[in-house]
Amino acid sequence: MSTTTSAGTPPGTDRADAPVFSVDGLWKVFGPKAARVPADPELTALTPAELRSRTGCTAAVRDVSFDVRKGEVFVVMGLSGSGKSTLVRCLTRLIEPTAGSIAIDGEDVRAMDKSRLRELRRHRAAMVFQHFGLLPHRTVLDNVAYGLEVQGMGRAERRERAAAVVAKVGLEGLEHRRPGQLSGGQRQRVGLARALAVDPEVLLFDEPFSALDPLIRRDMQEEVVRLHREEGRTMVFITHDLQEALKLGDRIALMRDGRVVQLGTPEEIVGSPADDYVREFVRDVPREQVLTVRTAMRPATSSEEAVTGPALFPDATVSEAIEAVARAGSAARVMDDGRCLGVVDADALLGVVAGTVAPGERPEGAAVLLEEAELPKEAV
Ligand SMILES: Nc1ncnc2c1ncn2[C@@H]1O[C@H](COP(=O)(O)OP(=O)(O)OP(=O)(O)O)[C@@H](O)[C@H]1O
Repeated sequence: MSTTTSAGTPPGTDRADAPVFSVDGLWKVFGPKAARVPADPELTALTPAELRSRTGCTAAVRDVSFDVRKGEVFVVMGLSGSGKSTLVRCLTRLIEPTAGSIAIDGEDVRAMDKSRLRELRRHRAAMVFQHFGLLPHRTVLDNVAYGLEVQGMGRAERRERAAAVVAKVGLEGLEHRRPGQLSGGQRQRVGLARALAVDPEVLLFDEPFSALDPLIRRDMQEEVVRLHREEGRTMVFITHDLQEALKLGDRIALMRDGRVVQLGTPEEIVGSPADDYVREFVRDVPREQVLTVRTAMRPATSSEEAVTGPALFPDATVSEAIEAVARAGSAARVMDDGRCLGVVDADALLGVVAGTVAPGERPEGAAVLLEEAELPKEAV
């Protein structure tokens, strides 16, 4: 769900690319004398069950490192108990980490005092919870304005700001209802509006939609996609639902037993699973809906191929390409800014669907074709 361009300078080369959150070697261990666990290689080598029986400790987060980039939707995904909530709660120290470092915009979160932490949670990284945490006796408008009230904003100004956010999340007309008079989906929108009202740099979502029925859940996912497209706000989103992760995430951290087993784009996770666990996890995902034509393209083999056939963007899915190739009855060109990056044909597309071509791997024969052919400049 990218609203940022993937092209351009590599991460870290200018301020705009500086990470919002930077996490390095993070551990959270629950249990007696937890701090000795990350420091002891003998203990860190144990399986979760062995660690529990030897020490009575649970390592909910084990040596996790990642950056959350400005403007991205960073999804933390994994089965129940894999450590998602603990990890995300550590970001704002709702749970105290046991070891490792966390920075927000370069500032050390573990060194923050109480008032700095309060400011972090209220202004910079607001959380949207699964159980909305709404105040039952307050109206929608006053629930949304609550965070602003806590910040000390005057009544007229906060009500005006709250009304604008209520409209933004599609609750116009319901401002004066109380939470008990709303559906689950509407209540979740109030929770979202309340987090948005304080205009945080990052929104943290803790499985916000898992209690909603499937249709309302889809609506809310669309709402997040829309909000992100409009505002480009950085989001960290926890889910145990793979479809939700693939739909929302620019990048996904897949967790198992407290570790991040793979961190990558949906395309990388589905197209190049890091191990058997991830492969099994993504086995039933329709590859053609996630993988893009970059995976399937080969260099054009003639000047004619580079200038004829339907044109596709590099981010077009394999599924869209199949449709274009079937309609045209010929290979399609992958075009970027007027330049032909390559060509996709029916064989290569089928190879991707069948899983015989992995992302980044050229379809068989393409290298030979590249050397043998006389290529027009714009085709390579
Ligand atoms: N306060 C606690 N004390 C002891 N163990 C805990 C505590 N909180 C979490 N755990 C354990 O840490 C591990 C990770 O839990 P966590 O809630 O982070 O997982 P999760 O992936 O968010 O799961 P779910 O999707 O079910 O919420 C689990 O084994 C859990 O039992």
